[in-house]
Amino acid sequence: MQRNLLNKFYELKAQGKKAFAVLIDPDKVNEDSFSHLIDLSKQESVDFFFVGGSLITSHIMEEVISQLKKHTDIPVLLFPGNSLHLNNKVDGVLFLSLISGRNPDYLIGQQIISAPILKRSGIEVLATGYMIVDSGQQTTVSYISNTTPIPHDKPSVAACTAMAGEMLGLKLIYMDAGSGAKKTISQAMIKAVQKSVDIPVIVGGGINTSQKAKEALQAGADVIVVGNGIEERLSLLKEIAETVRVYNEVNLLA
Ligand SMILES: CC(C)=CCC/C(C)=C/CC/C(C)=C/CC/C(C)=C/COP(=O)(O)OP(=O)(O)O
Ligand SMILES: O=P(O)(O)OC[C@@H](O)CO
Ligand SMILES: [Mg+2]
Repeated sequence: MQRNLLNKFYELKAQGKKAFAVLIDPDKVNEDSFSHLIDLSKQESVDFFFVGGSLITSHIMEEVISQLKKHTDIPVLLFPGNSLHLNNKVDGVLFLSLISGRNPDYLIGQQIISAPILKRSGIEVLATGYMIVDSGQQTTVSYISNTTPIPHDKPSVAACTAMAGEMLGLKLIYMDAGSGAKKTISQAMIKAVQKSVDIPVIVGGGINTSQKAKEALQAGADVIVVGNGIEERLSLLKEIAETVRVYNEVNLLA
């Protein structure tokens, strides 16, 4: 079983380095500025591309992945909404189990359907405990998955959920307020999760300013994910990359 990408997450964490993942939703790709996004991501040394969506309606997913692979060495991880989104051109798959919910299809059903396909493909599989956190409004992911998110003000529920995921052998925790969330995950909740598990913690949903990125990093996120904000304003990519870089420089000196 391959562990190249998982090792990258673990090595960064061991070195105390925070990472930045750019989420690319194939349905929202602006074809005119996509090559600029690729150039900027290279220039700013983005750590990962996550590609996916709760629903994918466009036909360009394959092309998006090919372009990312052709023009960069940045690892491309599939962030699948369901088993139909599997693609064998990616470097790895976030093999999500939706542990904040109680919908068996997203806890284990989609994974059973995908397992033989992934086994044949040889693509790296990263077992990920996926936790959706309430952001005040229903998000696409909570609607589509038909699950109740963890209440925003219940850090201990999030911490226990993450602990259970780690004890079950999951290798990453992904806390998500949902794409475009108006309210990001609270620092108290990120802290509680980070303190409760040793595995890397990915945080996303609604991070659309440098300040929000910094708050997530300070609270203990190992990787921050930004999608919507960059779709709306490409220059945010540079700003977030700079925030992560500065955070790492200051932290490594301390
Ligand atoms: C193991 C495999 C193959 C699939 C796992 C399937 C599971 C458990 C999915 C979890 C639930 C889910 C629907 C996740 C999708 C998360 C995602 C890629 C979100 C990106 O944002 P969108 O929800 O598309 O937001 P927009 O409304 O902004 O497009
Ligand atoms: O699009 P945004 O709000 O940045 O969220 C990123 C990702 O965590 C969504 O699943
Ligand atoms: Mg989407």
